Amino acid sequence: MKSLNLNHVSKTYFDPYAGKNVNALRDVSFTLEQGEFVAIVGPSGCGKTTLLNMIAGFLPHTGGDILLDGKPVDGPGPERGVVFQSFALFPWKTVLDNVGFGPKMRGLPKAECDRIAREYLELAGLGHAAERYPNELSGGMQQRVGVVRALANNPEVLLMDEPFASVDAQTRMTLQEELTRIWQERRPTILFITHDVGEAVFLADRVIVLSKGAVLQEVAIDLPRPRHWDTLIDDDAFKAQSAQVLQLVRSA
Ligand SMILES: Nc1ncnc2c1ncn2[C@@H]1O[C@H](COP(=O)(O)OP(=O)(O)OP(=O)(O)O)[C@@H](O)[C@H]1O
Repeated sequence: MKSLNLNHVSKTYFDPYAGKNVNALRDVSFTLEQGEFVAIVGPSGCGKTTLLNMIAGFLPHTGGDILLDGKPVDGPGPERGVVFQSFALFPWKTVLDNVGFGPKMRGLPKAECDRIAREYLELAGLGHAAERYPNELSGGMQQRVGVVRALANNPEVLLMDEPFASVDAQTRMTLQEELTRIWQERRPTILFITHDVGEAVFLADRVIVLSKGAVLQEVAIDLPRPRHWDTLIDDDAFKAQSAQVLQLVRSA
C-alpha cells in the first residue's frame, strides 16, 4: 500500500426511532501513508467505529471518497485486516490453525500456512500455545491470537477497533508494548481506534481527534521508540502530549 486517502467523507444514517437522518460523519479528510501508525480518539458517539467500518468496506459512505492506492473502496478486501474488541476465534480450531486460516484461504499449502502461523505466533510470544484451543487461553492471549491472525494475512493496512478494551489494565499495557514492537519489526500500516488517550499517545505517530463526526485536530506524537510503559509513564514529554490530546477530547 502506498496510501489510504479519505477526502471529504461523510455518513448519514436514518434513525428510525427519531424518524430523521443523523450525520455520523461530516467532511472527514486525512491520509495514511505506508507504514504509519495512526490512532483515532474521540468521545463516545463521535463516529470512530462508523469511520473504521467504512474504511473496512463493511458500511457504505454517503459522501466523499475513500481511496486505497487511488482506487475507491467499495467493499471488504484482504488488503485490509480488521481486529475488533470482540474478536471471534474459531473455537474448534487450534491456535495454529486459527492463525493459519487466512493463508489457507489464499490457497497456500498446509505446510506453508503452518510456517507462517508459527512465525507470527513466535513474534507474539505464543509459540508454546500453538496446539491449544482458544478456550484454553486467557483473554489476553486470545486477544494476541486475534492480532497475529490478522497480521498473518499480510494486510496492507490493519484496522483495529478498540482491540484491547476488554482486557485488564496490566495485560493491556503488555499488549500495547507488544504491538509497538511488532509494528517496528514489520512496519504494517495501522489505523487504531480507541477512546483511551494514553493508549493513543503511547502507540501512534499521529493522533487524529474526532469531534461530533468531524476531525477536530491532528497531533503529531514525537516520542522516541521503542516505547515502554516503565519509562514513559513518568516521562514529561509523554505527559505533556497526553494532556494536550486529553484537552482536545474533553473540548470535543
Ligand atoms: N446503525 C445506525 N443507525 C443509526 N445511527 C447510528 C448507527 N450506528 C451509529 N449511529 C450513530 O452514529 C453516531 C456515531 O456512532 P459510532 O458508533 O460510530 O461512534 P463511536 O465514536 O464509535 O462511539 P463509541 O466510542 O461509543 O463506540 C452516533 O450518533 C450513533 O448513535
